[in-house]
Amino acid sequence: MIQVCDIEKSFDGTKVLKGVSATFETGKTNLIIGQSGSGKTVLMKSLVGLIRPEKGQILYDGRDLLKMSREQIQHLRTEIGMLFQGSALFDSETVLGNVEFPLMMYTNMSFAERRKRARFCLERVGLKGADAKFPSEISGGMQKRVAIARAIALNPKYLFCDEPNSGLDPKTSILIDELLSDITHEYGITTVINTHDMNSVLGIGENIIFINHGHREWVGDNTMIYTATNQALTNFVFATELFQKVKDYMVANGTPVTPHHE
Ligand SMILES: Nc1ncnc2c1ncn2[C@@H]1O[C@H](COP(=O)(O)OP(=O)(O)OP(=O)(O)O)[C@@H](O)[C@H]1O
Repeated sequence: MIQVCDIEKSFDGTKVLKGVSATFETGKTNLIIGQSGSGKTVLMKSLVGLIRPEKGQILYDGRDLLKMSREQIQHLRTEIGMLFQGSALFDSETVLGNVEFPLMMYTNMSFAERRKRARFCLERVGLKGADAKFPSEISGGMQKRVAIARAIALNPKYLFCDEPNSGLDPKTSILIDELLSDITHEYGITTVINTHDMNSVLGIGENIIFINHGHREWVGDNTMIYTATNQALTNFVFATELFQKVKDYMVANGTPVTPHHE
């Protein structure tokens, strides 16, 4: 579990995160959503230590990131997997080489052990047999799978995904969402996903954190969202006619109404 307590971050005197508190739960897909410029990326970067907030706490299972020594941060990094926008694979390395990379960097595994683990991860993401291919030889969806295999190679406790569906077609996006959701549950990972994709929000949003103008304005899951009364949230999520229709249908057909805080 990652707990963020009252964090604040400013740039050039402008407060971008204005006292954000949130809990990212273990074994769940935790989604950060919000309009462009609302502060999602700054929050995500704060979580992984790329940005240092001026105030607040970021607790990794009780360990305060902002009070960690260099060594402690280095250790924490071995517990974190990251999935960047655009996959960020090494073009000159094979698929297998890409997945082996973190194992080479952060473990003392032998060559044979690395191979075995990398092959296991590739098989887990449905890419058995693609070992020798280069990133340029495979589709965007497959590249994303390789990036997921690489992100889980070290068996992370925490997985951060920045816009995992960007550039993918809707069907492939759903498959990637399902894969992320499955590995989150299977390995009990605290997964944090920064997304604009409303299909993802409604499909895999187990713990949705809505950021609006630097405030955390709503928390809930994808069943609660249909009956949420926060106007900024509903304007954002159900902005299109299609999603408004989905909402109307779900409300008319009795979605579960569970307690939530706004
Ligand atoms: N390094 C920086 N220096 C100055 N301002 C920044 C910096 N990083 C972010 N900001 C500002 O902070 C605000 C929030 O940016 P952020 O990137 O978190 O938005 P976002 O919600 O992720 O948007 P998007 O969905 O478009 O990626 C924006 O006004 C942005 O200009």
